[in-house]
Amino acid sequence: MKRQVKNNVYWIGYIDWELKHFHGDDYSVEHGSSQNAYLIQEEKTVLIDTVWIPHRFDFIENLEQEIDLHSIDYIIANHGECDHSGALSDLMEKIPDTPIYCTKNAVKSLEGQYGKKGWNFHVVKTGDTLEIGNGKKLIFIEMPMLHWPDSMATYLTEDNILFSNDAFGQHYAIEELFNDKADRCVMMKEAMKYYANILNPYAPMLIRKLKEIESFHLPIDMICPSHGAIWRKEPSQIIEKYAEWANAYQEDQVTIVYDTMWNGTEKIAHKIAEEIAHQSPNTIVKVFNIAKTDKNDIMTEILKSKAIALGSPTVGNDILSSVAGWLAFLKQLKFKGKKAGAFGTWGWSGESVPHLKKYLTEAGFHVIDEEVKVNWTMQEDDLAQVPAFVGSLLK
Ligand SMILES: Cc1cc2nc3c(=O)[nH]c(=O)nc-3n(C[C@H](O)[C@H](O)[C@H](O)COP(=O)(O)O)c2cc1C
Repeated sequence: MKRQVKNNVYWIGYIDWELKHFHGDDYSVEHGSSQNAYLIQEEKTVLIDTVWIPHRFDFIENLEQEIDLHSIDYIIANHGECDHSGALSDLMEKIPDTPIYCTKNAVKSLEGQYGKKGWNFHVVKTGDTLEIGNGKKLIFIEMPMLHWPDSMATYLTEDNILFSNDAFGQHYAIEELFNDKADRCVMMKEAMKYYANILNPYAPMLIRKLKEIESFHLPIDMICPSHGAIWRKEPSQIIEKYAEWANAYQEDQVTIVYDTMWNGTEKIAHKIAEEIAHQSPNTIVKVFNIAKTDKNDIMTEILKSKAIALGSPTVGNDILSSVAGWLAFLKQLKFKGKKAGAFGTWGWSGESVPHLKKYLTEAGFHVIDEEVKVNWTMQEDDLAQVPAFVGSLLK
């Protein structure tokens, strides 16, 4: 069933309470999610986005209960990814001539996924408009790399709604739809997790885009993202948060991340945590074993951190593969302005700490010279390395 968002704008998506993983298994979902599509019924009828492929038949059935599909004048595809375009193929079989408004790159991503089916694409650029009657129009805003080259947002005049697609979204199931009805803690945690894990690599583009949108002087009364809660109350709050997060965000937090085989590296991790609490009692310290903690949740903590300490034992003249995999993800996320230090154990050759330093430097961290390097397991003598290591991390 469609649900009113504002005046003649309706939500017509899918709320997925059971979703546990997204992007395959690459993004963990703790509080469900939704795929938000929107229907605008002015003199013209407009459909903005659809839903993920598994829900396409439910979506089309719902839509048919609300409107005659042939009454859809325009389809807006803000983003080609299959969680928003998943119902397009089946929908277009029923209404093959309906114009689809999207970016040039979305034509490529849609045809790349669904094949060249001769859909009636209308390519739009930033500033292009589409009259929809009753004195209202849509204004298109390209959002390249937020988070695909094909992404765009659509603004509805008079109602002053920004349909932002993935930007400002959260994987968060909320039956009541709106942010003023949400569990604020969960919603903001999920918004930050989405930003840290999906959008942070594109922070410079995001900062430029936020400034550009500001320069348009469009009043924004509501932001309707494609996942999670609609920002009805004070929508500027999430724009302000994005501006903060994208500007090398940090809190007074140090995050310690490690993996271990026989607990030697774990002992070092906890000694470092104790020393941080001793040297800087107000600093928040969090300790995570990579093998036991969700990687997306750790990355949200990394976004909040001013410094990180990363530990691994030496294995096969290198680091544990779990730590190597985690580092590959860390590098992708392109965090800025954060310090890092390396620690670890060794038996006979001891490469883990120098290798960790090299990998952390490649991931864009300011790596401190000090280290905590322990042969086999921590002895009384080894403790002497910890204060200087922590002092340098906190400096
Ligand atoms: C499979 C395996 C491979 C290892 N390879 C190396 C190595 O190449 N060089 C080295 O110095 N130590 C090596 N070690 C020794 C570990 O670094 C050492 O046992 C260390 O104390 C383990 O730390 P942990 O207690 O944090 O797991 C290896 C140990 C294991 C079990």
